[in-house]
Amino acid sequence: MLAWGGLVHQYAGTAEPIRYADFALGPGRHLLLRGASGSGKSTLLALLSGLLRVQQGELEVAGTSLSGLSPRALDAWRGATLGVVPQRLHLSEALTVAENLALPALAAGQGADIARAEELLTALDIAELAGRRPHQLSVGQAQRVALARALMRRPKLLLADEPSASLDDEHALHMLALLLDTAEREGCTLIIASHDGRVIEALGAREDVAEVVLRGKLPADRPALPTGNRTTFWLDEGSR
Ligand SMILES: Nc1ncnc2c1ncn2[C@@H]1O[C@H](COP(=O)(O)OP(=O)(O)OP(=O)(O)O)[C@@H](O)[C@H]1O
Repeated sequence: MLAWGGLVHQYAGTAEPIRYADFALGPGRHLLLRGASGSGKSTLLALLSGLLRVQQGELEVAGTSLSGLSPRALDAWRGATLGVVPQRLHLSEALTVAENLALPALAAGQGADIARAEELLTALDIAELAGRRPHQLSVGQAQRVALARALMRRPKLLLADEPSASLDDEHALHMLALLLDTAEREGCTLIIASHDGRVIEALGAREDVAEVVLRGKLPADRPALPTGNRTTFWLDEGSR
């Protein structure tokens, strides 16, 4: 479902590349991606989403090798394969909930799938909110809408970036459970990027969640360290 090898990314104007130790996620498993600020989480998420092109190494996501795809092919692949719940939800204030859900299809040049929107709003228990605008929603309701929007095109991968940020304990754990339940029901692989201790603790108890920890400040000669279903990765900072 998800694997990379020899993956290296270097931003223009920087002295050293970011190197990711090899990794493969088995079928039926989800992934928690965590690491200190600057350790390369956002870069990895952007690579996995096809927002950054692979410069070096192999990256396979949902059966597709992203390494050789053109920007246009990456755009098409992303829309058909990936659902994203961003940290800032980016719901359009000018549109109702139902209209927000229609956006992914419209952006892909397709008609709005009203039946799919109704199905998701019902499954996420927010059917009565279809006519509201985002500012008329609670934080938790807005997150459900963003989750529904991410699922509109039946993605194979669901990516949630810091889903518990700005939520209290009860809502944070509820959101996590909702993401896991929804991923199971929809049959998609969940990738959560988080440095929230509540999320790390809750997911650490689950056998079906693998964990990648990016650590930017450790020596370069430390290899990947598999510990059960945990895998710790270090960025290669040998010459920094
Ligand atoms: N556009 C860019 N140009 C140059 N360097 C960048 C760029 N984006 C990120 N970097 C650098 O690449 C490294 C990894 O950054 P990245 O944003 O992936 O880390 P992160 O783990 O997501 O951090 P945070 O948790 O603070 O968002 C950092 O050293 C950062 O300064």
